[in-house]
Amino acid sequence: MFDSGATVAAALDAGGADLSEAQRQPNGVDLTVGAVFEQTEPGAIRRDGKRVGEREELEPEDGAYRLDPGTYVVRYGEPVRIPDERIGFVLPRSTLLRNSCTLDTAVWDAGYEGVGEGRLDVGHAIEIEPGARIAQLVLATADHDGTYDGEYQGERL
Ligand SMILES: O=c1ccn([C@H]2C[C@H](O)[C@@H](COP(=O)(O)OP(=O)(O)OP(=O)(O)O)O2)c(=O)[nH]1
Repeated sequence: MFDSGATVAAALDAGGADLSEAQRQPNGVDLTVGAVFEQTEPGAIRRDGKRVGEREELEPEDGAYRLDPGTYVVRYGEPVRIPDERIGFVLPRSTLLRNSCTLDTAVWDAGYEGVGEGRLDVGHAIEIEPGARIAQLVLATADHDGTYDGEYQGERL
């Protein structure tokens, strides 16, 4: 069972997000673009750990990120808080898909709090304004064992 948009908005409001009316959707909450990065150094996934590679933050030009085809990292503009008994999924706005671009996202664990990131895949040049809505967070009821306690907990709060 998925929560209504109002319930998702209440969870984000409780976590300190400052949501506009436009972000409140029937089935979830739209997330905006907080920052865009280009990775410059390799990261690592090891059996006993991980490292996120170095990246450079892009600067908007004339008020927008003007992105050529390629792979970027997007940081969302809102702190997200996943309540207990929930799992979160972030999906791209369909307009992104209609413009040959997408987001790749992972599971948002119960108990996670922070300003998260995802992979922005640009298949055709696009301009994206900072603060523009790019994705939608939905929450579904889920059983879980414990809550998120990894190194991204509390990131950028
Ligand atoms: O697309 C996503 C998906 C999740 N998260 C946040 C919420 C999630 O709870 C946290 C950790 O995600 P995950 O467990 O997939 O990361 P990991 O690489 O396995 O790290 P850890 O070892 O800390 O679990 O990152 C994002 O920022 N972006």
